[in-house]
Amino acid sequence: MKKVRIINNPSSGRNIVQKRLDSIANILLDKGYIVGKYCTEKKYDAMHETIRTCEGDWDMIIACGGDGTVNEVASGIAKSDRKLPVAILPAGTVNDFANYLNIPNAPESFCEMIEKENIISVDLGKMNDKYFVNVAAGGVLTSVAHTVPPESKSIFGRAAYYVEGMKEMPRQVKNVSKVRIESEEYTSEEEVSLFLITNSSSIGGFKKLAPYADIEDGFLDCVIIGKTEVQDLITLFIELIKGEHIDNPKVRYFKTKCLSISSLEDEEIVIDIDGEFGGKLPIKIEVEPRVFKVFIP
Ligand SMILES: Nc1ncnc2c1ncn2[C@@H]1O[C@H](COP(=O)(O)OP(=O)(O)OP(=O)(O)O)[C@@H](O)[C@H]1O
Repeated sequence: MKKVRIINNPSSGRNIVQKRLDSIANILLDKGYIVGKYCTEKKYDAMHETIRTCEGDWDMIIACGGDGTVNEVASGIAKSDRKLPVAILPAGTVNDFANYLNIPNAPESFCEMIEKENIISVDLGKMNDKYFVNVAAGGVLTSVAHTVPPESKSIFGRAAYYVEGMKEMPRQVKNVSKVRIESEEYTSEEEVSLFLITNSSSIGGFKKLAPYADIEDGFLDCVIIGKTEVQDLITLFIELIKGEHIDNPKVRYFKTKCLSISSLEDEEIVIDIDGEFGGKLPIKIEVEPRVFKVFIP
């Protein structure tokens, strides 16, 4: 009999997901699985519970939450010797990683996915001492994800990000940061509006932000957007939606296993990882190849 630990962030997403989670637990119990549920109360609970679960006699984890919760569970797995496979039940506002993996929402299909045991081993990014599943980013609008108040997220869902983005755009668009980027593939000192170091291609709801990203290739994809004038931003924005931005002369796109970024001015540059505050420059980013085992349909 397989033992499944559910690690649930009850604050993410809407109530419907909590009902879905109960249905999933009941279906699994009917199928003979042993199911235990843990609910987080605060930051890092999901990570610590994942570490405890890996040390115990559990066989797998269901992570229910948004990208922040998935990040914590993945971090717990990366820090553990016994790397349990994880089924992600998307419950957040954007759910970039679960969308990228095409995880089913319906309880029956979700349980079928678990039974089939189609498990892949995906890369994780590591920024200084923190892990990321999806993205580490700095520059224009990257703070939106962690500055939207939780109340507006639960009322407006994804629209809350757009509202916050539009509010911030006029103020932030003039912000450029002078940085040094260093890697085997690309090194420069330049003014940038935005930089994204990504694992999957889907970021902040943009499905093709890093069009060649592959979570199993042992590389991270870097999108660096140079200083951009206000009048060019709309064009760039449309290109970003279509995934056609990588040919824009302002955009640099490359793959790497390791890079560092530091600020060349006396300026604090905040980094967002997987939609949460992740620290400030300077940063060193590396890939940890194929350490995170996830169920896919
Ligand atoms: N019981 C809880 N109540 C309030 N906040 C919690 C609770 N448990 C965890 N958290 C916080 O929620 C954060 C993660 O939220 P998560 O990203 O999973 O959901 P979300 O913010 O609704 O989704 P998204 O990131 O897609 O918008 C954690 O980093 C932690 O700080």
